[in-house]
Amino acid sequence: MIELGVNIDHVATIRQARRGHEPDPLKAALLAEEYGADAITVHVREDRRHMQDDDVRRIRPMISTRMNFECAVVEEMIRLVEEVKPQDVCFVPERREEVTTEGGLDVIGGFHLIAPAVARLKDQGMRISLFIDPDMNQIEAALKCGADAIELHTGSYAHANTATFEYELARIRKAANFGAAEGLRVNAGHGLNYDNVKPIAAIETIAELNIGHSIVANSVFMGWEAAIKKMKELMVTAKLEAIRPR
Ligand SMILES: CC(=O)[C@@H](O)[C@H](O)COP(=O)(O)O
Ligand SMILES: NCC(=O)COP(=O)(O)O
Repeated sequence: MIELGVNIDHVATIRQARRGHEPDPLKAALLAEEYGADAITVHVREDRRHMQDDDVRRIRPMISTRMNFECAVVEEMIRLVEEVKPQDVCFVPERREEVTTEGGLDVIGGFHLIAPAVARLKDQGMRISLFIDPDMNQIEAALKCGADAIELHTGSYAHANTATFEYELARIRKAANFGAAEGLRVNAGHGLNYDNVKPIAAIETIAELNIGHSIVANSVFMGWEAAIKKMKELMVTAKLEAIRPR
């Protein structure tokens, strides 16, 4: 079918607005699992603007699905990953000044750093994904790095207008099909919401979507349970419609 990784970063963003204790990302993670999340995605940024080291330390032993730990390819983060031991790790690019993750990882340019980091964590039993743009050359580099999975950055698709929508969707479909044919697990995410998720979820070779900001934003008005269930239902419906024999 298709899996939903609920990204809880922005639960922590609200908590960090007052540097207090609520809302607690651990509570968000446990409830997200109850409401249909297949994984809990967390991004510990180098500037610690939302998730904190102690959040991931507390969440990892308590959840019953799996933790998808997003981080930059830097020694400090790799050590935290080694301590926390998430099931999945997704290496992402990071710029301190960015509002959010602007593009995919340059696996070709950063090969000398990324390949050893992938091997180091794979040796410890973790499944390693690389967050990349839907670009064939980057997928080939991800394969050479030994990655188990790729996560296709859907930001350009999410920001597409009526003139560019089909082009951006086709790029993701082509990249997903290529990655899957080469034996990679293909995930996708960034900027997905109730209006744009179905065409991505309908791509048969995509195994998992990681979605955060829109779910957290909608939960303000409809509640955490309804916000997660609505996203999961849209994804599953889209996948079933895509695989139903015609
Ligand atoms: C890598 C990625 O796309 C997500 O982690 C997303 O960036 C959420 O975190 P930020 O909103 O801090 O970028
Ligand atoms: N990797 C993408 C992710 O985890 C969530 O991105 P967003 O839904 O918060 O834009």
